[in-house]
Amino acid sequence: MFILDQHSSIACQYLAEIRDVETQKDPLRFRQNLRRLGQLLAYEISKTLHFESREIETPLTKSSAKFLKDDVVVISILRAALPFSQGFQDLFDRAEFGFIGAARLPHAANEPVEIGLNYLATPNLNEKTVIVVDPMLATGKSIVKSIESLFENGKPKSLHIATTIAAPEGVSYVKDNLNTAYNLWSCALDEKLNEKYYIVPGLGDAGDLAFGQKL
Ligand SMILES: O=P(O)(O)OC[C@H]1O[C@H](OP(=O)(O)OP(=O)(O)O)[C@H](O)[C@@H]1O
Ligand SMILES: O=c1cc[nH]c(=O)[nH]1
Ligand SMILES: [Mg+2]
Repeated sequence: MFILDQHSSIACQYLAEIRDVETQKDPLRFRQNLRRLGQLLAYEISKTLHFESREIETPLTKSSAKFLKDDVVVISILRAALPFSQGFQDLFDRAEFGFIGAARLPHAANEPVEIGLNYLATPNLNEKTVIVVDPMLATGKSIVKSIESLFENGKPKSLHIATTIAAPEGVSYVKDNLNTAYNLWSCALDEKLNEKYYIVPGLGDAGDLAFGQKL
């Protein structure tokens, strides 16, 4: 598992701002910080991808230059993923994109979380480099159920899971329940889940903070 916030960098400040209740009052900054964290994580993931050399012509001479060889598909888990995945769209500007609607169904504290899937739009995933993006990895159930549903649409060459904040419980759940090889990337690894399965210290509800409370 790769964690972005292990060394001091500007990522620390973006993370601090999305967590802080005062800064959270500015939803534009909240979305912008998620987008910037998405850009930084996309850059880290790009270092593991494959590149090929091609000849280009500068105004001065012919030269050899490297281009991304892998066919990247970025999958966003609606709705909270949208600002974070914008950062992936910024960097992987020639990628294909897919979307899954997944939401935790209403549940009482300490009762198990169930996930409802209600929308799926994806390109063919066969032999693609698939990056599944969701800012919060809490119980891990949304990501596992989404990926199981996605993989009915093809067998990717490789799978990356990218989150902003992960809980140890979610990391373990993915490890125990996802029946395929993957790389997990997160901006931060937090302490635990609370009785409502929110990440602590976390940031609260990412979807509500970005877009307003759901009915
Ligand atoms: O790891 P889990 O326990 O499954 O929780 C994480 C999920 O919860 C949030 O979505 P939410 O259900 O709040 O929907 P939203 O994006 O519409 O806010 C978040 O964006 C993840 O998809
Ligand atoms: O802490 C959490 C857990 C799930 N979804 C969120 O938005 N935040
Ligand atoms: Mg939400």
